[in-house]
Amino acid sequence: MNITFIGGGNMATALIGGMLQQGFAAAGLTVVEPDPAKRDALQQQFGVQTQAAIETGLPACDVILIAVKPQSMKAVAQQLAPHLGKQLIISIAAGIQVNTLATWLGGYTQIVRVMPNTPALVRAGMSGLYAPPDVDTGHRAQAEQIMRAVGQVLWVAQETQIDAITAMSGSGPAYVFYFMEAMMAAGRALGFNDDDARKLTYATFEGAIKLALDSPDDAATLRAKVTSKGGTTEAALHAMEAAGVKQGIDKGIAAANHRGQELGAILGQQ
Ligand SMILES: NC(=O)C1=CN([C@@H]2O[C@H](COP(=O)(O)OP(=O)(O)OC[C@H]3O[C@@H](n4cnc5c(N)ncnc54)[C@H](OP(=O)(O)O)[C@@H]3O)[C@@H](O)[C@H]2O)C=CC1
Ligand SMILES: O=C(O)[C@@H]1CCC=N1
Repeated sequence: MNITFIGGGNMATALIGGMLQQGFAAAGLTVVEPDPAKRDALQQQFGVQTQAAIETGLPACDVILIAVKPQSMKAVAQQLAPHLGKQLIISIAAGIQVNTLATWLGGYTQIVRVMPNTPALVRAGMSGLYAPPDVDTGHRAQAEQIMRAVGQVLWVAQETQIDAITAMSGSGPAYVFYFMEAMMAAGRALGFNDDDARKLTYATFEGAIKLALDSPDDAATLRAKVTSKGGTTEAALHAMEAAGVKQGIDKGIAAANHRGQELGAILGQQ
């Protein structure tokens, strides 16, 4: 499968890194990226081909994966439209609806909307996929094959669920890193140096997720097993509840979902 990436930023880098580890050939991957420093880095790190712009033409490819910011999608789609034949278009842009993109692409319909996340780089990604009914079976299978190469997939029947997936697993790694940063800062405040605060935090996350994946218990039960009556964990969780941590997470995920819908509505009117 020959794949052309439009945009060689954070998410394209994560996808390419994961795909190469899974056996995709670098020779089959091209990245269109205007920034020469990013082009050099992609060539050196991954051995993929790069080019600066769409206007100079695209290599023959089966799939075009658009990985630019939502705000750049209209301009990119309009540049792409004259180059389309039978390729599968994969869009990973937050918020941008398939119908909007199809219009910008001059009525092209073979579009699968995907919401991946950066752990794709280590093939531990989570991707939501949505395709309207008129997308070919072969194109659906191609999209799934690419995303499965870098992690788990979840097809959804309603496009609005992609905004919800964006708010959960798309943005989700940032929430986890935010918690980790806070935990390491708290560790430093308790007197640990950077290395030890990092070790204690990373090992705790790794251990907790391994335990959760291997255990028949749900998260609430696993939490209860740590929480001795009248003990330290209970004191911590009471303090976190009082500080509104859970409400903050709830509000944060709702805000991400809302922002995805808002981006789609605002940019779709342009
Ligand atoms: N980062 C993440 O965790 C995730 C991101 N996404 C989605 O992926 C998309 C990309 O995000 P991300 O990788 O973080 O963003 P980045 O800004 O890191 O990457 C986008 C890249 O596209 C380049 N670009 C801009 N215009 C063009 C053009 N006309 N042709 C080719 N390349 C162009 C940008 O160059 P320059 O900077 O010079 O403008 C930039 O290098 C977004 O739509 C986002 O919603 C989805 C899931 C997760
Ligand atoms: O923050 C964003 O908008 C993108 C989409 C999901 C993760 N990053």
